Parts: sequence; structure tokens; C-alpha cells
Amino acid sequence: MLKIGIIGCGTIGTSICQAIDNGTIEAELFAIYDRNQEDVDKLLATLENSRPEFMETATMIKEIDLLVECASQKAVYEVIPAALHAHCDAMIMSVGAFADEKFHKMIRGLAKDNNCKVYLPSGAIVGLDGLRSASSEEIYSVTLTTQKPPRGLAGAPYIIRNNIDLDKINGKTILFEGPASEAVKAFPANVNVAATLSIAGIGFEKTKVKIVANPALTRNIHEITVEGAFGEFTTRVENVPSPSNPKSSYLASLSAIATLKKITDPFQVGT
Ligand SMILES: NC(=O)C1=CN([C@@H]2O[C@H](COP(=O)(O)OP(=O)(O)OC[C@H]3O[C@@H](n4cnc5c(N)ncnc54)[C@H](OP(=O)(O)O)[C@@H]3O)[C@@H](O)[C@H]2O)C=CC1
Ligand SMILES: O=C([O-])CC(=O)C(=O)O
Repeated sequence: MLKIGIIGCGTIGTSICQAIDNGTIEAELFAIYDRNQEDVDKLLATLENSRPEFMETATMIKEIDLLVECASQKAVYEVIPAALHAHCDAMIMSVGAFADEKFHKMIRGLAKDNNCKVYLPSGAIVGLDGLRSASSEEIYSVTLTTQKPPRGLAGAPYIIRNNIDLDKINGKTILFEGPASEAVKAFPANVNVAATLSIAGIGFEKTKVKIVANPALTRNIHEITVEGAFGEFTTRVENVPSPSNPKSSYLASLSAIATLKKITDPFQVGT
């Protein structure tokens, strides 16, 4: 049975652990780690069947088959290179870390050299299957428009740097327009989806991102438009925010679970 270790015991980490615990994902939950002990204790209290050990990632990667990162972009830098060196596969949620071209290249090289796989779930967006199929031919443009209720953008470096008072936004307001490379740095906990889209499509510089604060919303909306030799498609998802973290959509947790199910299932469906 696949032995899994998790870094990040917050919203997504807890959903994944519960899915392993209740048998939705057929795997062994071997170890967990988080810098926040309170989150670890809360997570452990929700499990009925699994007893994962609390373990530093440097130790757990010697024991597990797959390391799941659901912590932060910084954590990706801290743990993924060592995991790949230890011949451990990786699933990454904080995909924005790959906007750093040198790091991206290094991780691809390490994965290849160590015969490892790196999985990037679709997360909170829909349409990556179509984009991947269309990418076999020329893609002319990829655009992501993300709308969130203002509180779903709180704490982003862009908001802090520009002294934006989210409580004073009383109508739909465009906060950011630019390439995905800048968007994922300006909003590292809000648009990792822009990074996944960039990697599946035409890269971080050509993928265009618009971020909108909309106080009329209760959901996180991601709209994607792709134009290419195949024609054109638009997807739109209205995501229920996770109750424990309004920045993250519930679909992101479900996508992480679906990816782990796919990894452990010999029967593969879809592109
Ligand atoms: N790809 C996608 O579509 C999506 C990606 N995400 C990303 O996935 C990640 C997890 O999301 P979510 O579960 O909602 O986040 P949460 O904030 O709910 O949980 C993250 C947990 O990881 C901990 N953590 C952060 N950095 C480190 C580190 N360097 N070492 C150890 N622990 C760390 C946090 O601790 P502390 O509380 O101290 O910060 C927190 O306990 C985030 O980066 C988020 O932006 C989210 C949604 C969609
Ligand atoms: O969950 C979402 O809506 C998207 C998100 O936070 C991210 O991509 O980082």
C-alpha cells in the first residue's frame, strides 16, 4: 500500500487525511508535519482509524513513497528537493512556487534523475483537461479571471504593499491585472491555480490573470478562456470557500483527494 506523508495540516491536509482515514483513498497515512502544533492536534482528533506519526519531513521522506505538500509556497522550496533526492514522489498544492523558473527547472531535473513523479492537481479550477489536449497544437491565449469576496484576499502581499483596505471595497473592484508570474507572487495563497494553468498551457509570462474583489459574492469564481488552433473554450467555476480557510475553495481539497485516488487506482480515466 502506498505510504503517504503530509506537510501542512490545515484545510486541505485535513481533508486528505480524512479521505485516507475513511478509505476513500486506499493508502497508508504514515506521517504528518506542520509548524503549527494546534493544527496537528486538531487534525489528529478527527481521525478514527489512522495513527500517523508526527515527524519532521527530513525523517519522513526516508520512509514514505509520496510526500503531499499542502502548506505554502515556501514549504515547497523547503521539502520537495530533499524528497525527490530521497526517491520519493511528490504532490504539490502550492504550485505558485514554480513561477521561479530556476526552481521549476531544478525540480523537473531532480524528478527525472531520481525517477520520481511530481503531481500538480487541478485544484480549484476546471478545464485543465481541455487545455492539455489543446496544447498538442498552438495555443494563442490563456486568461484567468478570479473573483473572490474581499476577505478571501486578506493578507496577500499585494494587498499589504498597496495599503488596500478590503473593508472599504463596496463594489466589484479589479485589484490586479498582469502575467501569472506576477500574480502568484502578489497573491501566493489565492491564485496557485494560475501557476497550474501556466504549466499546463503557455507558461507564466503569456498566461494573463485578472484578480477582482467582489463584496457581493459568497463564492470564489475562476473563469478561464483559452484560444488556440483547436478553437476556443471558456470554463467558469463558482466555488464554495472552505469553512476553515475562505482563501481556499472546497474544490481544491476535493481535487487533491481525486488526484490521490487516481494515483492509487490502476484504472485511469480522462486526459
Ligand atoms: N492549487 C490550488 O488550486 C490551490 C492551492 N492552495 C494552496 O494550498 C496550500 C494549503 O492550503 P490550505 O490547506 O487551505 O491552507 P491552510 O492555511 O489551511 O493550512 C496550511 C498549513 O500549513 C502550515 N504551513 C505553512 N507553511 C509551512 C511550512 N513552511 N512548514 C510547515 N508548515 C507550514 C500552516 O501553518 P501556519 O498556520 O503557521 O501558517 C497551516 O497549518 C496553500 O499554499 C494554498 O495557497 C489552496 C487552494 C487551491
Ligand atoms: O481555492 C481557490 O479558489 C484558489 C486558491 O486559493 C489558489 O489557487 O491558491
